[in-house]
Amino acid sequence: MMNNDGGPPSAPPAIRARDLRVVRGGRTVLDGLTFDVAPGTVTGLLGPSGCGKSTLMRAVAGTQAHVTGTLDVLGTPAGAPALRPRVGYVTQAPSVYLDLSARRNLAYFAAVLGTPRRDRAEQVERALADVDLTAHADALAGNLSGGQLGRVSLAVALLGAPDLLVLDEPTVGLDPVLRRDLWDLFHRLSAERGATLLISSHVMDEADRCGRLLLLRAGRLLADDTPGALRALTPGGTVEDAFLHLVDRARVREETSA
Ligand SMILES: Nc1ncnc2c1ncn2[C@@H]1O[C@H](COP(=O)(O)OP(=O)(O)OP(=O)(O)O)[C@@H](O)[C@H]1O
Repeated sequence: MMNNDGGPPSAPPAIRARDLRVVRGGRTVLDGLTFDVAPGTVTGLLGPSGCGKSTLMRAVAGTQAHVTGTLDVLGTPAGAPALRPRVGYVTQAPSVYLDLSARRNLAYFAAVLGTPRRDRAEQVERALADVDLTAHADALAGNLSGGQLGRVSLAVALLGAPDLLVLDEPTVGLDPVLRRDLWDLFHRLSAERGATLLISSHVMDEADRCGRLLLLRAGRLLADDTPGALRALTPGGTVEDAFLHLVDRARVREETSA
């Protein structure tokens, strides 16, 4: 693939969705999504509770059933076994063993991921340092705070230095300092390691921390743009105002086509 300026080949999208649909319990919860996520970017997936953010993330991570249309991840159909070590996925519920320390959890998951034994300790220590948990590495996970537990899950996803990180509301319930530190980490992962991050949130005030935004409402994509372009849509100049404006516009369209 050549750039328009005839430069070097451009990288394929990290995520490529075309007419993506998901049916859950007989209901269409994602309804014909088409978008690309460029490699090495930090993309926010924003929308109200129940709009389909987690479902889209599950589809990208390859754990969602009844997905139709096209969904390619790192150039391969989502869910392909070859993607397993290349995609880190953190769900809203921390999925670590509460009766093991953070360090032992990481060592266990590194083994499950197939990390060669000689590389495991180094990867575990790096992941602990990335999420700033080295000081609590030997405490039982069950004795950690909710925010610390969330960071252990994030550290598990960072093992093996994945190319794509899919993070479902990673900053929910965290204090402002921790939230800022995590966003700094997300940007470091993208800038220094070239990772692509897809991060969901239902709070619009995190929008400006993303390079690009996907706004979702009731299973449909309302916008795929930069925070700046969205803020320019309304006099209020916030992403929240833009979201409300786009919701109203979509409603008018739905009513006139009904
Ligand atoms: N098994 C199911 N059967 C029917 N509907 C379902 C099922 N699971 C989820 N849904 C519906 O799918 C929609 C999307 O759910 P999803 O969890 O993806 O939303 P979300 O945007 O991540 O919400 P939140 O921000 O609250 O986590 C919701 O309306 C939900 O009620």
